[in-house]
Amino acid sequence: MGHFSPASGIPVVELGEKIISARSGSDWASKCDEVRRALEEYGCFIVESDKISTEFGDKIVKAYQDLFDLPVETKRRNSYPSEPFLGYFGQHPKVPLHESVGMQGTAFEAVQRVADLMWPDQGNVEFCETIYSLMKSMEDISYIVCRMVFESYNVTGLYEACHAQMNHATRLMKYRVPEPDETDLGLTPHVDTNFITVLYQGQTNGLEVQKKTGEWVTAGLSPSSFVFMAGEGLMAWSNGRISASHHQVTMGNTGKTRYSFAVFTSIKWTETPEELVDEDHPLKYKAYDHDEYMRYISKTGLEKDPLSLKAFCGVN
Ligand SMILES: O=C(O)CCC(=O)C(=O)O
Ligand SMILES: [Fe+2]
Repeated sequence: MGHFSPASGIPVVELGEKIISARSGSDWASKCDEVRRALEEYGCFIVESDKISTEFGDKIVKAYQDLFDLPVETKRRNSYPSEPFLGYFGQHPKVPLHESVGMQGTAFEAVQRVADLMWPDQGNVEFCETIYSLMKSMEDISYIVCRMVFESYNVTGLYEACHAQMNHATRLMKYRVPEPDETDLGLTPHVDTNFITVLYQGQTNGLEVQKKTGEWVTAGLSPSSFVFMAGEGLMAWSNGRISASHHQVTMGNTGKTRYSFAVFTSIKWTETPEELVDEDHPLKYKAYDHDEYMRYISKTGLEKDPLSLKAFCGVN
């Protein structure tokens, strides 16, 4: 494995343009293995990116300020009645510091839709361009990472069919600084229900992941890095070789507002490849429909239990 984040011990995988565009050869194959091993051992890893310049980072902060400085009633216009996990979320007594705006898909229209709702008269071209550009970089790298996982498990032939049923939800999140007598918990511990999540956390740390030992560590990202986290979908698909990352957000005493952006990639029909099932690895999860699973867990509310998937489709 390459190097580790000094703050957390989480693996850092370099995925520069050169390696990404090669997509073959021994360097590529060993990168694919590095990604897979990081996911198997930690459920997550950090990618140093050359996509986020300081100037672009500043534009992202400006876009977030434009959005979150709007009155709550305006932000509430962003709603998806049939999708409880999208839309606007905020002022929840359990996570009072957290506020977020979710979107469906990664098309320019998804960002445009939010901008039209928030700024119906004058629009906000800068907001649209900045968020779309961030979203696209993260979507592209998600596809590459998923492909690498398939290659490393020697099931490359299954990737295209899987890619065809991938879709994405995205979320802009803001965490305010806690008052002196308030909790510093930004987001309660949970696992993501989708296949894989890529997260950008800008300039303020706060993401914590749980290691296999049970210890919680701060992801400790630099402002130009992303973190990939395995969701329950990848856990089921890999037949439990990879565990979904258990994570939370704490605001600590940085004294700074935190802005993060997540791309949640899901696969509609999740089925463990037969190549990953054998006598030593009996099937752990039956094939399932992601939307059905979402309906199932929406009953459990905010607290996403790491054992929900087992209850839903686990093989006893
Ligand atoms: O804001 C973050 O860093 C984490 C967000 C997260 O875990 C989620 O939305 O599922
Ligand atoms: Fe999460």
